[in-house]
Amino acid sequence: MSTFGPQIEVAIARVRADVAKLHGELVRAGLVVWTGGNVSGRVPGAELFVIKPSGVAYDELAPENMILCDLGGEVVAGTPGSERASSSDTAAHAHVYRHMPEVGGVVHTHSTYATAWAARGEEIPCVLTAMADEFGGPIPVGPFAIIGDDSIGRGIVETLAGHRSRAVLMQNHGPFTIGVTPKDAVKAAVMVEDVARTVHLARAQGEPIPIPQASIDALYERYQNVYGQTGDARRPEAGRDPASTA
Ligand SMILES: O=C(CO)[C@@H](O)[C@@H](O)COP(=O)(O)O
Repeated sequence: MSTFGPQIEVAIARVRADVAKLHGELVRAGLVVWTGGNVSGRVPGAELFVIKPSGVAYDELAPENMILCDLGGEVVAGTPGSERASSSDTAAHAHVYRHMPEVGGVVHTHSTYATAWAARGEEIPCVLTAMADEFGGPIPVGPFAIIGDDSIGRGIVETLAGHRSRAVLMQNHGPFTIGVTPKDAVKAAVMVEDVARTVHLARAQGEPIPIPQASIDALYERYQNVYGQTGDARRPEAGRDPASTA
């Protein structure tokens, strides 16, 4: 029997499939070891999101064992996958969805270089055009926060609200990224690791050259509005189907 209306059930099924598949991208991009990372996706048109079960191997993840949660972070009882414990970061993801309505996907990893910056509690300075494009400036550091409740979520929201960056380095923990879709948040997770690595290597050889703010602004503006194709999810004129998670 359907718990929700038919349209919402279709949306849930899409998000389950997307979120299960996107964990494979974390592995493919070398962002995770063992089970150390998670992806979630908001269900368009509902106060719900989908996240993975805690500590389950990535190659066992499938749409039917993804876990449906409400925006309070509670597992929706009786839905597929609900017999297992959801990700340790469920409360953090839920907090982001509650407080950032524009966010459709959240990702967390312990990717090596980004986490090394987080361990030092140092923001990544904007010294690459790719950073200006994707993040519009430096990658900020969020507070140290205990895993399990909404402390991490509060740190993410406090740090990213009003910031161009879609990535935050939670101190002593690792990167959390947000996106308009789960795929967009995964892209940010891939990109933050890439720039963390490059800036680390640059600094090992000397002092990187800062990019003037006016150039950062111009690069960011172009990347948001001109780069890629008109239908891309992040392009303002994309006119995205609100039911789409792609
Ligand atoms: O950082 C932590 C826990 O230390 C988690 O984000 C990571 O291990 C992934 O946990 P889950 O398998 O999503 O519960």
